[in-house]
This record gives sequence, C-alpha cells and structure tokens, in this order.
Amino acid sequence: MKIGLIGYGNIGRFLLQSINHNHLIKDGKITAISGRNPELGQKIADEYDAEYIQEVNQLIESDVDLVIEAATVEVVKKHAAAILKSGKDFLVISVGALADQSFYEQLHLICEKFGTKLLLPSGAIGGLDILKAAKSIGQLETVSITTRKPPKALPGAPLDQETVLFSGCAEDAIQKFPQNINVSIILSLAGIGPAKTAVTIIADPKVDKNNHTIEASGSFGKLSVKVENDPMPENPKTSYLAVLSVISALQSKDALIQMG
Ligand SMILES: NC(=O)C1=CN([C@@H]2O[C@H](COP(=O)(O)OP(=O)(O)OC[C@H]3O[C@@H](n4cnc5c(N)ncnc54)[C@H](O)[C@@H]3O)[C@@H](O)[C@H]2O)C=CC1
Ligand SMILES: O=C([O-])CC(=O)C(=O)O
Repeated sequence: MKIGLIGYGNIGRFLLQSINHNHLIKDGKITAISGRNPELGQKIADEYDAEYIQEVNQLIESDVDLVIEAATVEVVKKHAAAILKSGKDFLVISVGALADQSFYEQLHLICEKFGTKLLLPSGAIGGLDILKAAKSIGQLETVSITTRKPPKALPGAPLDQETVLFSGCAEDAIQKFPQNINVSIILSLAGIGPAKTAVTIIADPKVDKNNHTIEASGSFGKLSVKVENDPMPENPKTSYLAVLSVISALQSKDALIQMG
C-alpha cells in the first residue's frame, strides 16, 4: 500500500518514523508527503525515502492508494472531496472538519459513488463502540465530554488558575478550538451529533496530562470513561493516543467509523 501524507508536524513525523523506519504497517510505506514548507518538506522526504510534493492536488494525481491527513481541519474541508473522488481512501485525524452535517453527508455520497473509504480513527479518546451499540436500536439520550488540559496545551489559557474556557455544544467548540477539540466531533459522530453533544474545556495548571472524560446515558444505562493521555513530547496540545489510533486504524485498515 502506497501512502500519501499531508502535514509533517508532530503526528506526521511520528507516522513517518513508525511506518517508513520501523515498518509497523505490513506492506505499507509513505511514498509521498505534502506540506507548506518546501525546504523542510524536501529534507524530511529525503530522510524517510519519500517524494516531496508541494501541492495536495499533485498528491491526488499521484499513484498513492491512501492519503493520510495530519494537518488541519481546513485541509480536510478543502481536499477531502477531491481525494475520495480520485479513487483513494482518506484517513482523517482533524475530524473536526466533519462537524458540518451537510459536508459529512456529501462525503458519504462520494464514497458510495466512487467506492472509496473515509477512515476516521478514534483519536485521543475511546469508548465509542459503546455509544454505537447503545444507539443501534436503543435510545442514546445524553453524551458529554469534559476536556481538562494543562494551560500550555490550550490557546489563551491563564497559566496560574483553573479556568473553564468553553462550555457549550461540540458544533461551537470545534469552531472556537479547531486544534484542540477534534475529539468532540468523533464523539458526536459515534453518538448523537455535534449540536447535542455537550463539551466543557478546562485549563488546569494542576494537571500534566490531557484528560478527557466522556459521560453518556440512555436506554442501555450509563457510561463514564476517563482517559488520561500523555502528551506528545514535541506538541503538548496533542495526545500520544491520537497517533496510536492512526497506527491501529492502518494496521487493521479499519476504523471505528467507515463510510463507503
Ligand atoms: N482526532 C483527534 O483526537 C486529534 C486530532 N488532532 C489534530 O491533528 C492535526 C495534526 O496534529 P499535530 O501533528 O499534533 O499538529 P502540528 O501542528 O504538529 O502539525 C500540523 C502540521 O500541518 C501543517 N499544515 C498546516 N496547514 C497546512 C496545509 N494547508 N497544507 C499542508 N500542511 C499544513 C503545519 O505546517 C504542521 O506541520 C491537528 O489538526 C490536530 O488538531 C490532534 C490530536 C488529537
Ligand atoms: O490530543 C488531544 O488530547 C485532543 C486534541 O487535541 C483534539 O481533539 O484536537
């Protein structure tokens, strides 16, 4: 499997190391990378024996079988449709892009028509299988996520006191924190949607991990899951579990939610 990668930041670099150097994906190799900084891109491409392609449009025309996005919500919004129409599967980590229901449905139709898959790994959270089961024929009534991170992991957070930065629905949370609360959107997709999923974001100088607590209730009973994530060494905003979920999705060529 030839893989194209968009973004060579924290997650992208970890994937290059895991896949191209440590051979963690059987028969898989990142053969092309695309990103905004050509000088750095070429250097990283050389280091990992890949081709540097500046424009995503050219990556779409290349011979890769699967594209991984490890960049931003905006990149997904801009390129998802064209990637899936080109016959390539698309694995998205900035799942916040799918908060817009009409965009999500549009991609679903493209996947059906072009026989491609949108792969959405569980990212920095878990427990989504329970939500999916709970709503299969039962009633899933409430779903919430409380994210508690160190101030340095959240934009605009005061450094010295516990502060609630956001309280509202996932749809609004991802607008305000597009780099920090993608987890609320994968949770919404597995559960009751971004308008009904409750989100609280707390900056807490007393914690050193990225904590996510998910609570849900419905005809199945009640759910409570807390994950205390170690941050990535080079980007405290991102939890290590997020990149592990990408590796896991690639290893099984599967993901929690698949369209198409
Ligand atoms: N689903 C989840 O649970 C999680 C999702 N994320 C999301 O994953 C994404 C990547 O995270 P990190 O690697 O930690 O971030 P990062 O900031 O270390 O790397 C992102 C890279 O994307 C590049 N980039 C920005 N705009 C681009 C464009 N238009 N075209 C190509 N490259 C572009 C940047 O230059 C940077 O190198 C972020 O959107 C982050 O919010 C992060 C953690 C958990
Ligand atoms: O990595 C995390 O803990 C969560 C995160 O940044 C996101 O969902 O965007």
